[in-house]
Amino acid sequence: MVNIPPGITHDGPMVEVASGGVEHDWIKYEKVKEYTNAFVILNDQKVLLGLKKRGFGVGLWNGFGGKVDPGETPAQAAVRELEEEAGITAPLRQCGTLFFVENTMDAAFNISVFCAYEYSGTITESDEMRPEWFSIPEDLLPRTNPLTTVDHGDNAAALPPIPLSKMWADDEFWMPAMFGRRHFVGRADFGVDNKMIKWWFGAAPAATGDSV
Ligand SMILES: Nc1[nH]c(=O)nc2c1ncn2[C@H]1C[C@H](O)[C@@H](COP(=O)(O)OP(=O)(O)OP(=O)(O)O)O1
Repeated sequence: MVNIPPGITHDGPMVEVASGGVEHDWIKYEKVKEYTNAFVILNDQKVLLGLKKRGFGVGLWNGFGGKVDPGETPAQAAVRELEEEAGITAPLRQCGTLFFVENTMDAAFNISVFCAYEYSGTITESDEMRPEWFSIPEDLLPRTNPLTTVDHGDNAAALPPIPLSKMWADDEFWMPAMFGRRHFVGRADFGVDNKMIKWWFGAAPAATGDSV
């Protein structure tokens, strides 16, 4: 039986993929705010990230997203934010859910994470984000995944690898599940200086033949 933290709901079987900071209690929160985060992944080899130019998480690379507006579904917000921040549209599907609690904020973030494997339009820098492609390093992508495809003429290996040291600390724990196309959920609690103090991440069990 997996010990899933408060704030997380999921359907279907789930296995733990990472956990830590066990000496802390989960931080209490009063409200939950809805956010989105969207990733475009091509050929299972490269991912579009944006450098946050202002506001929350400034200076960090991340997917594209923001607050879900009143009257919007998370899926609608995800499409709108990807268009506003990167200038493109994509057939986004929800691939995971993340829950973040900061000890200085009364509201927790519930982030619906979306993925697409194609896009249309021209990638364009916005006031909020500078988009750039990064290669997905071997250790973040289970190469035995039967879904992994061969890259035809689009040389992802020449791109810089995902800049994990300039991303949120939680990303390295759930990204392998995302790149392995396994539905994932997780929670991370943050203390001072955006330091992660307790975390738990789970994913749908790997398909037979996967390396993780
Ligand atoms: N610990 C964390 N790890 C992570 O990978 N993404 C996180 C994160 N904490 C927040 N995010 C993401 C969710 C969302 O995509 C983004 C925060 O959204 P924004 O700062 O763009 O929201 P805003 O309040 O500015 O909303 P908008 O004005 O609607 O864009 O950061």
